[in-house]
Amino acid sequence: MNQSNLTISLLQMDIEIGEPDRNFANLTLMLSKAIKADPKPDIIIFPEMWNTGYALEQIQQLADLEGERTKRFISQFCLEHDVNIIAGSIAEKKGDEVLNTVYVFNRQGELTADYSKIHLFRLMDEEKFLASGDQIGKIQIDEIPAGVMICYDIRFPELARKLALDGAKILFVPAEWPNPRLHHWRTLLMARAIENQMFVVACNRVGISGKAEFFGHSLIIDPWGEIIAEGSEEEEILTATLSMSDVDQVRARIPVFEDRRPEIYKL
Ligand SMILES: O=C(O)CCC(=O)C(=O)O
Repeated sequence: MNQSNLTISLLQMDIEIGEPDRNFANLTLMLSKAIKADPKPDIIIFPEMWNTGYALEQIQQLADLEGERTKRFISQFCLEHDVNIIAGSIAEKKGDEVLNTVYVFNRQGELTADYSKIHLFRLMDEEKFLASGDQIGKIQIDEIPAGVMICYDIRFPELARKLALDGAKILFVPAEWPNPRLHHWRTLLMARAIENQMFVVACNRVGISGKAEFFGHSLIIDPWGEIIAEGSEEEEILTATLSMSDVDQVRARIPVFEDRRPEIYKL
């Protein structure tokens, strides 16, 4: 493990609405391909709600109970293949509620963090069927401080800034971001990278679900705001290696964090 370089693979997958078994099968196939890449990934990330898609009317029945199925499967895979996984997000049933939750597993197959989407997206009726999280997604991957936000969360710069102030050098974003807002997707992700001088790794899905079309265009953006890799509009695995020293170099070049004046704007 070389902590100055991190290789990341994004599974830009199609998701079948309301079909967890088929989605698990597809994910298993994509994972088995991703792990064979050269260089081998240090981290693999999936899109948002990859187990059920937005089957919100049936989400109480379909959601993974306490995430047990997902946790068992991902933990075993991480341990077997010595890899970290940011397990997309899934529909997770907890008591009477369903949350949109990301699990983070380390190379030993241990669950090191979870994060449930804070900002529910009303255009897709999320708030009618899902409960929101109330903790920020502060994580560590191979001892590198990082953060997680889910899809609509990227419209809230305060959340990304809080994660950056808490030390995050990479922001991971699982998403199901549909047409026609490609322009918002790319611009918001680039802005989060530039303003916080951190890597942004955003994994979107592809395919059609009801009236929604998902365009892929998963992105890996460096702390200067340059796109290192961008997905097509088809199912694919996108891989890139991040040079972690880029974060310190950009922060030294334009010292945004030293020049902030929070006492004036109180954010
Ligand atoms: O903010 C957007 O335009 C898309 C958000 C979204 O699709 C989601 O959060 O699931």
